[in-house]
Amino acid sequence: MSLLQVNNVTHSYGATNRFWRAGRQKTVLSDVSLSIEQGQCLGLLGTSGAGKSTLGKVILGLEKPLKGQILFQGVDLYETNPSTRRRLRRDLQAVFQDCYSSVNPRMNAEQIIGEPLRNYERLSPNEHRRSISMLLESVGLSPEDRGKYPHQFSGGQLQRINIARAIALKPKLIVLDEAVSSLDMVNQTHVLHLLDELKTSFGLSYLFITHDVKAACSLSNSLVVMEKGEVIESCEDQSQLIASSHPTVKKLLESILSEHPRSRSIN
Ligand SMILES: Nc1ncnc2c1ncn2[C@@H]1O[C@H](COP(=O)(O)OP(=O)(O)OP(=O)(O)O)[C@@H](O)[C@H]1O
Repeated sequence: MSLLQVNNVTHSYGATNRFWRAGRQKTVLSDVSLSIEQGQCLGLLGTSGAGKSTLGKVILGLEKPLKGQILFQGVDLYETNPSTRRRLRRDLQAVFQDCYSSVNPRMNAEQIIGEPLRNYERLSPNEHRRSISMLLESVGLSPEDRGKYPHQFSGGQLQRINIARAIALKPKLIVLDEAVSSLDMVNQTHVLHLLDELKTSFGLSYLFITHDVKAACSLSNSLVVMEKGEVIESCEDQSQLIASSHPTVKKLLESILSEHPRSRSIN
C-alpha cells in the first residue's frame, strides 16, 4: 500500500467576472492520479498555472476535490470521520514558499515550532523545551535561537524554522510547495541538503512542488509533470525525464540548458 494515493482527482474553481458573479467553472485538475511511497520524494513539476498548488491543497485536506479520492495511509481523507481525519492530519504537514507570511511575526521561534506540539501533544514544560532544542538542532539552528522573532532571522533561517515546525510531530508526508523557490542559490542548496538529510533520518516522504527542474531532480526519487491540470509525464528518475518526447517537458529542460549554456546535464 502506498503512503499516498491520488486517484482520478478532478477539481474546478468557480470563475467570476464583473458582469456575472457566479460564472462558469474552470477545471484546474483533470483526472489526476499519482502515488508516493513511504520514505520517497515525488517531484511535481509544471509551468505556472498547471494546478500543482491546487493539487497540494487537495492532498492537505484544504480543498475538497469535485471527483476522485485522496487515500492517505489507506484512508480516504474526505470520507473519513473527523477524529480519524485529525489523526491523519498530524502525519501530513506543509512548508510553503513565503517563509515570512507562513509565521506569526509576534511569535518567537519557540512559540512557532511549539504550535503543533501544543495542539497535538501533552508535554511537560521540560519535555516541551527539550523538543524545541532538538528541533532547532535538527534544522541546523541553535537552541539559543528559541527566543528570536521572525524579523531576526534571514529568509533561509526562517524557512528552517518552518521546516522545524513541519517535522515537530514526526509526520509521514510533507507537502513542500515551492519551499526553496524564494531563497538565494546558497540557501536553496543548504535547505535542499537539509531536506534530504531529514528525509533519510526521519523516514519522511515529500511531495516537492516546484517549477525548478534542477531542484526537483536533486531531491526527488520520482517525477511527475503537469500541464493545464493534467499529468503529462510520470518518470521513475531523471533519465526518463531527459528522454521524454513531450514538447512541454522538452521546453522545461531547455530552459535549464539556456540558463546554463555550458551545462549539458541537470546535475
Ligand atoms: N482559489 C482560487 N480560485 C479561483 N481560481 C484559482 C484559485 N486558486 C488557483 N486558481 C487557478 O487555478 C489554476 C491553477 O493554479 P495553481 O496555483 O494550482 O497552479 P500552479 O501550477 O501551482 O501555478 P504556480 O506555479 O504559478 O504557483 C490557475 O489558473 C489559477 O489561476
